[in-house]
Amino acid sequence: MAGEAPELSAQERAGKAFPVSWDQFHRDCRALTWRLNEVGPFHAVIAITRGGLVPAAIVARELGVRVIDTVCIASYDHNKQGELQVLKGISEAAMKLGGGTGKGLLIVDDLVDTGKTGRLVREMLPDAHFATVYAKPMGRPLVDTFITEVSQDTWIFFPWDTALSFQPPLRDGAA
Ligand SMILES: O=P(O)(O)OC[C@H]1O[C@H](OP(=O)(O)OP(=O)(O)O)[C@H](O)[C@@H]1O
Ligand SMILES: O=c1[nH]c(=O)c2nc[nH]c2[nH]1
Ligand SMILES: [Mg+2]
Repeated sequence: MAGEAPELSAQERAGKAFPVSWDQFHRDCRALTWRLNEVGPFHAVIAITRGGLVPAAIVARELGVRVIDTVCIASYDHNKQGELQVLKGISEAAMKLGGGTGKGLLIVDDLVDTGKTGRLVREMLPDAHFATVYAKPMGRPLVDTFITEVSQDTWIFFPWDTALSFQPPLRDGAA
C-alpha cells in the first residue's frame, strides 16, 4: 500500500554482518568436532537441511560416522522466517538406531537463531545431542554444543550463500 514502510527482512533487521569464508567454516567445524569427540560415540548424524548438510559432512568425516540422515525443514524464504514446514522427517532406520528417542544420535545444523527449527527437531529426538557451529542468544539454550556465539542482531553470511565481490573504498562512502 502506498505510504506504508516496507517490512524489513530478518537480515535487514539484524544490522551487523558476520561473513564466514569456506576456510573459516571448515576450521569452526573441526573445532566443533573436537568437542563432540568428548561426548560421543554417535550411531548416526542427523543433518537439518539444508544448512546442516555441510557441517554434518565435515563432522561425520572427522568422527568416522557413516550413517547420515536428514530432516528437511523449510522456514526462512531467503531471509524472512515463515511457518516451519517439515518436508521430510527422520527415517525409520535412523529412528531405530536412536531407540525411538534419539539416544546416541547427533543432530547437526549450521546455526540456531530464534531456536524455532532446533526446538522442532529436539521434539522429534528428545535424547539426541544437538550441535551447531554458530549460536545466537535466543537459540543457545537449545544447543548442547556449539563453537561461536554471535549477537542476536548479527546476520551470518555462509560461504555457500555468498560470492566475492568488489567493495568500494571507505572514503567513497562504503559503510
Ligand atoms: O533458529 P531459527 O530461527 O529457526 O533459524 C535457524 C535455521 O535457519 C536456517 O535455515 P533455513 O530455514 O534458512 O533453511 P536452509 O537451511 O535450507 O537455508 C539455519 O540453517 C537454521 O536451520
Ligand atoms: O544465512 C543465514 N544467516 C543467519 O544469521 C540466519 N538466521 C536464521 N537463518 C539464517 N540464515
Ligand atoms: Mg537450516
